[in-house]
Amino acid sequence: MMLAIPDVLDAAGVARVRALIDAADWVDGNVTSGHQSALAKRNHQLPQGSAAAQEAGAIILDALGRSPLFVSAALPLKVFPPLFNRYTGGEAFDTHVDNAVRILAGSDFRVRSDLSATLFLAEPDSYDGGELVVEDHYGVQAVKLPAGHLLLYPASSLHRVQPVARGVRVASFFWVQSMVRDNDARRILYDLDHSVQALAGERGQADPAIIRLTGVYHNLLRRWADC
Ligand SMILES: O=C(O)CCC(=O)C(=O)O
Ligand SMILES: [Fe+2]
Repeated sequence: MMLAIPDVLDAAGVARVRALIDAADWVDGNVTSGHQSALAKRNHQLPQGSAAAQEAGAIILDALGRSPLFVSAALPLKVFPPLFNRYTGGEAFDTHVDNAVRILAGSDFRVRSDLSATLFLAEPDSYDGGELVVEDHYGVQAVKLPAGHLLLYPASSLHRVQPVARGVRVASFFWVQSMVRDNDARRILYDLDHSVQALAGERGQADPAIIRLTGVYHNLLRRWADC
């Protein structure tokens, strides 16, 4: 499932993150690449574990936890500490697939990448190009979102970032291991949750049918979740 989640960070949150990361030292993006994607990647990143990345990453993790849409769509079990990238002067990231398992250097923390995420941190009109192009079963989609918005997409999909011809594209990116590994099952739960919440808005949470449907949601989650 591919989903744009608006306003994960508000304008003040984007400004706080940008102030932290803009002042830090950036390095060649290939520090975190697998063998195949190293050939495809031309960008810059904050070093993983740098003070700026950790501080800005904590702001993002906190915001994700407060986003009902993110929680409902991703059903997160583990989130890889957010990384930060920047593309300018024609830099791009050609078609690649993300590594299935990400291991945090110097620790035993590992995340199976069920979902990939990009949190846009620059306004779309401040740069040309830089679309995130994702290929899934339903075709190819090119996405460029306002600062503070997040794109969640299956980590199994082929994707690329178009060359940035003007300005600077700044983003945070990370991977999510979901409690529900199967994309289709996760999609069913998301649709059900969404529909039940909409109905509950009309009928109230105490409506007997809403209570039973909420039970159905949790019983499916109990069936499918690995925690
Ligand atoms: O910059 C992005 O939006 C995506 C980055 C990416 O695909 C990656 O680092 O694997
Ligand atoms: Fe990627």
